[in-house]
Amino acid sequence: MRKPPKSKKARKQKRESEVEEIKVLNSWIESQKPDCGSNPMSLPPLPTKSPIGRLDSTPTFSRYAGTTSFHQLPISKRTKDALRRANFTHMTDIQRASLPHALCGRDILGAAKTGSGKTLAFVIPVVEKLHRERWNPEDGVGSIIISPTRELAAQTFDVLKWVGKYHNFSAGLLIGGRKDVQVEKERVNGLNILVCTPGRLLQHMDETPNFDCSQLQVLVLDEADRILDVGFKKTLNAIISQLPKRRQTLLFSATQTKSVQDLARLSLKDPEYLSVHEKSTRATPNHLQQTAVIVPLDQKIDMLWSFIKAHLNSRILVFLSTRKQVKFVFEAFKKLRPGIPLKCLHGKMKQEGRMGTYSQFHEKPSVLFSTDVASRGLDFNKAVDWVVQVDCPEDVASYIHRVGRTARYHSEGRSVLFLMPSEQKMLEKLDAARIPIQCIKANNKRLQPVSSLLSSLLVKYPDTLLGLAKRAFITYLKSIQNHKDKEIFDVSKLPLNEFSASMGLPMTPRIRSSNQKMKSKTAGELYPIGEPESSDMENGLEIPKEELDIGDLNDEEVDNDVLLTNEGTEEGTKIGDYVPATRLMEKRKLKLTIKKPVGTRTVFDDSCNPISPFAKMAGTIHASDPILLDELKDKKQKYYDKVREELKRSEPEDKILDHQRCNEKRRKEKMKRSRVNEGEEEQDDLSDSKDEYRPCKRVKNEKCKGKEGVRC
Ligand SMILES: Nc1ncnc2c1ncn2[C@@H]1O[C@H](COP(=O)(O)OP(=O)(O)OP(=O)(O)O)[C@@H](O)[C@H]1O
Repeated sequence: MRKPPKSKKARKQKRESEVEEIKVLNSWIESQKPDCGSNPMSLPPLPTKSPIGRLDSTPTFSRYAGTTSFHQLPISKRTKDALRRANFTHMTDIQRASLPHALCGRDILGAAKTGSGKTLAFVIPVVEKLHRERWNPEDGVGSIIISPTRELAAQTFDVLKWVGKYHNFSAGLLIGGRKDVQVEKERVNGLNILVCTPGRLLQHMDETPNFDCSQLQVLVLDEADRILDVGFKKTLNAIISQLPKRRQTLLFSATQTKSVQDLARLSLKDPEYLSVHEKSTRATPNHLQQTAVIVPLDQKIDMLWSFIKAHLNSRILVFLSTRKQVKFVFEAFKKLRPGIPLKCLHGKMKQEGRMGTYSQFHEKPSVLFSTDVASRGLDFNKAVDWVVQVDCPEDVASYIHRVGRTARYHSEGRSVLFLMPSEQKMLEKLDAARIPIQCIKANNKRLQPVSSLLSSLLVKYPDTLLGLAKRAFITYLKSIQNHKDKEIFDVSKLPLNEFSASMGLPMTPRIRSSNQKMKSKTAGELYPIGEPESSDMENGLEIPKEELDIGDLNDEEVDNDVLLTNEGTEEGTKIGDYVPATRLMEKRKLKLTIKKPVGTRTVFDDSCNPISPFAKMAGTIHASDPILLDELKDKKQKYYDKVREELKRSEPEDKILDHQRCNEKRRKEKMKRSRVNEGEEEQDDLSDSKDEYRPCKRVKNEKCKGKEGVRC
């Protein structure tokens, strides 16, 4: 943040000029209000109707719609200086369309292609709003920017630091995976702008004493369609319920939601729907060259290897659908040494590792294997040359975001999509969504097979690579089975034996699924099926997958955006949970934990100690207050019913565990008894001895080594 000018007089002058500037800005905002009648700058009156307002009408523009440079915008000098310093002089389409509206305080649904500068389109209004309101660090949280992934939140925070360079606000990055949550709790109340992931924000709302968002001015949802989808539903609802209704809300994404229900949840007020590239002939960046290659499943690894070998001087981002696949391909290829640095990124990595990989990737030619955790928003300094999708994305939106990691802003980029013959319908969907993609056949002559090399690797590393390969195989099948679009993703059409052989596996893992579609012919290990695990816990909270990161739900789970939603699995579609039996038991045990419901606020006493819910009730209710006492009884009753329900559900497992525990206890007691008897016999034998210390009879005992006078 900027240092104050040295002289007192200069400081005073500066303050006065700023006050004047704010007055001008505020009067401009006033003049932009719809009820300002004959003012030529005013927008037409907004119809009062549904929560989504003028969603489908043509966007309206103020007089600033024609401006192209940031300098012409009615924004503070501090922001202009910061933008100039960061070399941002001219606005992109989405910035030109949305900034005049956003600066007026309107709610916005902004849609524009990937890499078109949506971040600045919401960061500038956030900073400007607080500047105009003369927000101070003591005023608390004024703006919240929510991003679906930690890396994206960190990237947005960097942009905020640039734009807010000369302002005096305090801002904080609140993301999961950081150990310093206690430090965060101490500081969060002094922050004006929060850039966060949904899970961490809710954690602070629930657990941080006196965390207060009641003065919130602007709420931003970056990648809004992702944050509004089922995976984050509970968390987002809990967050929204704790925010004031009177606020400005900005939603941005390359694939914007128009769902009325979604928007109603956010209580938007007559939002402007600004989709700047809706009429464009293509939905993806103009400088992006897109290709699809038809590759049978069992040739995908060979094809990927051959591709990497042919592009040793490029930065290649490779998408695979599950964490285990990412790990397997990364570990196996690393051992095969292709001649280019390899990295991997997935949700189960430690936070430092994730951030390190993310920031190192663009430094030199390298290959980054990733799950969909890297598919949205990440800029990689415009350095990605190729995006390779080894596994077909689950829908068109996912495709757009993945390929959008290259060809950002004005830079060029190329993408390749590997499609199995059974997935060719995807091409029609892409075509219908205005995505120009050229489909070519693979040139098998240039293919460099690696299956035999992989086989020998699996023999050489049976403890690591072999297990990983099996898991990769299984989680891939599971991901295919979980996809909703059964027209494209049909697990029964997959050549399982050939696929398993291509990974170097000695035999195809035998799989049993609930609909019995995935039976492989060769007998191998049998992976039993369990019910899908629906959620995982972090600090007692249900965290949406991307926040803990995708796949934190279940160790074996697919690291895929949509598959791991808490509520995303259709009822009746039983999904095989291919976990070995022993692990299944461990997971079942976890289910016994009684969850703290999402968004349950912890209450603190005067010294900031958490108070248990019953203690709180007992403290606030007087015996003379029969109605409240009834309420209390009701609440207690409900709580006990819930616990009973939970216990009932876990009864069979409990019985087995109990049985095992009893057996173990009995065995230990028996051993103890026999040892005591043995000791007594010895005591009897030795009771005649006159020495205080006696030579040990058990010469083999390590402690005494049979020495005289040493107690055994
Ligand atoms: N006005 C501008 N002038 C020059 N460069 C810009 C401008 N606005 C944004 N950029 C650059 O364009 C790149 C993409 O911007 P940004 O990450 O905001 O895109 P996006 O639309 O949010 O993409 P995605 O949909 O993938 O999240 C960034 O490197 C950013 O620095």
